[in-house]
Amino acid sequence: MDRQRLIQQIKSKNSYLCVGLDTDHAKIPVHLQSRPDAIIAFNKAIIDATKDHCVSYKINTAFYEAMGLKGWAAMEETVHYIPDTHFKIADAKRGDIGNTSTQYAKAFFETLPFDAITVAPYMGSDSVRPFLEYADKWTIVLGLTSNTGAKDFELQKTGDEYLYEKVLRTVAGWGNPANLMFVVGATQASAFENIRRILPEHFFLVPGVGAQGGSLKDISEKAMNADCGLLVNASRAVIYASEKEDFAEEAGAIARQYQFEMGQYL
Ligand SMILES: O=C(O)c1cc(=O)[nH]c(=O)n1[C@@H]1O[C@H](COP(=O)(O)O)[C@@H](O)[C@H]1O
Repeated sequence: MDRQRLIQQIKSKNSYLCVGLDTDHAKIPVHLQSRPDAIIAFNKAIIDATKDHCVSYKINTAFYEAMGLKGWAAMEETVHYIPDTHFKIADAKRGDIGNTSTQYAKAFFETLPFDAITVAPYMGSDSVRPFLEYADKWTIVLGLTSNTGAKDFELQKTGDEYLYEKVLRTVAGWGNPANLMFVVGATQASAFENIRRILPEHFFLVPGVGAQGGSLKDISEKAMNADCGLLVNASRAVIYASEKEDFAEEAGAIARQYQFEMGQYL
């Protein structure tokens, strides 16, 4: 999906919500757990209930890889089930020497139909470039993450700037605002304005609202640009809104609430 189409989806839906499919067998409703197709049945119900309120889905591959072959199969079925109107993110946090990154890019962009993949920048330009070579696909590089460990490296000074600032400025030169996004954690409110100043045009993938306590209001008021420039992810707050038979209905209701609030900021 190209940038214009993504922006158009956001405008037509009045939403920049990305629903995170961090599907954990132990957390899905008990009545589904014994089914052999438990994960895919859960995901399909969540997608059906939330698709009118969001523009994107993020599949966190860890939750599927943890289940072995059947988890990978469920991931594959899930990504094919997501409507083409929605921006599909593989949250895989890959990045390795060039020829290995080329295989990761092939896995998620050719073998699987994802629009975007999350990538760690630590190994440098040759580890990121293979992802950027795909037309109409996106590389989402970790910028300032939502976790407390962000202070161990990202928030350390290197010269007169923070390491995350160096990452944003340097990586921005490897691609452009039509094929590169950055992860900015919703819990990092004090840095939003600075990050938007450094990168006025890029989209940010913003995880950390809901379960991690980040504020949708803060990120929206401080980091939105003329094209919106934000995809705000919520995983647990949406998909585990209820642990009963009404789980999909409740997930839809939470997604609708996010969409309503987002409509006020757009
Ligand atoms: O890359 C990510 O998506 C990510 C980066 C980050 O800094 N923090 C973060 O929470 N995430 C992911 O975003 C999702 C957040 O999930 P919830 O806290 O349940 O909404 C998880 O899939 C995390 O792996």
